[in-house]
Amino acid sequence: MVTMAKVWRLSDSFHGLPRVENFVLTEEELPSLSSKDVLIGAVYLSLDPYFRVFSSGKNLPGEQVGRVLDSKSAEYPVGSLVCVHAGWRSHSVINVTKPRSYGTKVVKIVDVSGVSPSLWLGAAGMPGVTAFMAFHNKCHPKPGEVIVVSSAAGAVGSVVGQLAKLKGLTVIGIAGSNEKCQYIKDLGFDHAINYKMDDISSSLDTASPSGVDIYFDNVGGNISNTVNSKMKSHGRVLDCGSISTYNDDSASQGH
Ligand SMILES: NC(=O)C1=CN([C@@H]2O[C@H](COP(=O)(O)OP(=O)(O)OC[C@H]3O[C@@H](n4cnc5c(N)ncnc54)[C@H](OP(=O)(O)O)[C@@H]3O)[C@@H](O)[C@H]2O)C=CC1
Ligand SMILES: CCCCCC(=O)/C=C/[C@H]1[C@H](O)CC(=O)[C@@H]1CCCCCCC(=O)O
Repeated sequence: MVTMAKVWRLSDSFHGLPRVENFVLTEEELPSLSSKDVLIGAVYLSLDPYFRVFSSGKNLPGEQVGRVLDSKSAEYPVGSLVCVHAGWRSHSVINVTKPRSYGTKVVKIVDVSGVSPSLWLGAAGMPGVTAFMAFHNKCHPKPGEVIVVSSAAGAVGSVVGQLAKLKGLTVIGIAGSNEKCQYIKDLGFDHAINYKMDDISSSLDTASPSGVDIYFDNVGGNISNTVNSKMKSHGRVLDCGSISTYNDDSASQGH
């Protein structure tokens, strides 16, 4: 039986902010399975900040959580849940032995009752691992220190703030709406600054008059210029990303 995949592609006029007309839904006939191939049906697609810069040609990149629908690999029987860099597509035929983008492979994930498998694209997946490794291995956090996290309600920032609370730090989050500020307060952040409404500099001075020990920077740009000016000596700035710049045409290689 022939399987048709729905595949989202980019049109070739992509400048500045993404627009709906930049995305085109196409169909593709998939090959039949060879040895070590699996047919994966997408369950959840990820949408990540790096897409705007890393989209290669007309294909959308990205991880998906999928279900094995047909299999020529004993390791990945029908019904297995997997996480894989397959891009934005409904179905994929993938050889489980071959490395994919950045050397990644198909990863079998655990189907935990009561937990959405979408977590493997968030807190339990790449963004959560980024938060954990960068915070613990690169920021040298100590209990009692003050950390500022930008894009604090996002996949990475929300985990960083919670890890910092567990480690005994005072956590200041910066986010773009009152709803997001309430969300991070509900997660346990000590202070929340709405960068679209509040004066960041004076809000930081109020939350931490003696300055900032660690800045976990997800955004770059003006927000980071302000936070950087508040760093204590021997403070640490972790440059995780700079999402405020990704839609600049000069930064983007997307099409
Ligand atoms: N180094 C690494 O290995 C990794 C780096 N990253 C980087 O971490 C950062 C966060 O990623 P992730 O948590 O997955 O992102 P999410 O998609 O979960 O969150 C992104 C948020 O960034 C905020 N944002 C967007 N534009 C701006 C802007 N101009 N100024 C300030 N904030 C903005 C928005 O929240 P709001 O409404 O609050 O503005 C948006 O919802 C990105 O820079 C990403 O590239 C991510 C994974 C791995
Ligand atoms: C635009 C620069 C972004 C830099 C920060 C960032 O978001 C990095 C994310 C990577 C993380 O370290 C591990 C990943 O999986 C992210 C990038 C993967 C890019 C390649 C994907 C290409 C594909 O799927 O074809």
